[in-house]
Amino acid sequence: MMAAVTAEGISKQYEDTVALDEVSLSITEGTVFGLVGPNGAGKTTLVRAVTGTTEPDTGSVSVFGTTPPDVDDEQIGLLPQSFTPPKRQSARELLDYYAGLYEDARPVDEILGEVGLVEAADTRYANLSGVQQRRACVGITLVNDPDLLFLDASGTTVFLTTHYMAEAETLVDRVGLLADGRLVTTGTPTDLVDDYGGGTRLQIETAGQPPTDPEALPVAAAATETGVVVHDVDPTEIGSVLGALSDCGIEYDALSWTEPTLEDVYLSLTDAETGSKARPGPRATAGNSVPGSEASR
Ligand SMILES: Nc1ncnc2c1ncn2[C@@H]1O[C@H](COP(=O)(O)OP(=O)(O)OP(=O)(O)O)[C@@H](O)[C@H]1O
Repeated sequence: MMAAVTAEGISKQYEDTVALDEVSLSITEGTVFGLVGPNGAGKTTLVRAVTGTTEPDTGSVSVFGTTPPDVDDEQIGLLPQSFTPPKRQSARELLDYYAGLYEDARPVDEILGEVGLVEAADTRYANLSGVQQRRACVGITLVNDPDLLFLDASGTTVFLTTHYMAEAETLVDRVGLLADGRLVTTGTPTDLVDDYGGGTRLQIETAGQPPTDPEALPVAAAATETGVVVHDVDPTEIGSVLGALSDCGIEYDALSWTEPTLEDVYLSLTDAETGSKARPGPRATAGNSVPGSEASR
């Protein structure tokens, strides 16, 4: 399959700030690529470089084999983070307006159906719910039937930027982790979690004072502020771990068992490779946005 986007060694500096540091990536046509990194990691700068609204200092970008400023507008859809359409217009009027900007736009009714706004088509944007407003915005990006969409769609290559790790983990085929302008790694979320996520964690809050010398315990435990954490415990072994701790006089108040996530991957790779303590953004919460709406600007 052809690459929709190829970047080779792109760097961008603003005075003393290195926004992008030798970023190389390739996004296969028809896939969903998630770019994840905390605020200031360089996501917007990378999207701007790929969409041709900023020129990298070094390196090259190709979108469908063409240098970004020369890519046909009809091939790209972009939903900026800060985009707010006129609030007095209905979803249908908005789509009609944007469709009118293209010679070969898609039928508006078809798009209203795809984004689930058939019943609310004639409601003013201001009176739509938050989710419906984001759907209307996504609909606007679809009017020109783009081949590369900077957000979210099906049958199209999607470049989604987000600081929500959980969102990336569930939505994308491949993810790139960006920290301090460096693309730390790319891969499928599953492979990355397998390779770098570390094992499972059994987090135990002790009823009394946490043990002062966890290394002396009969299980491989590390101290936390409120107790101990034991890595690589199979769910079937939790009882025996608790039993061994109890034999040493350590009773638990609360416990949680978790599997590694993309967030663990991010922390382990950014700590290991850049020494950065950059933390990923908060996990996805129910808000007024569609999944993946932390869009590129
Ligand atoms: N026009 C500019 N002038 C100076 N510095 C800039 C400019 N644009 C970006 N930067 C800096 O470059 C770095 C990367 O910024 P960028 O906006 O690409 O990050 P981001 O990952 O998109 O962050 P956010 O999630 O907050 O949007 C930051 O340190 C930012 O302050």
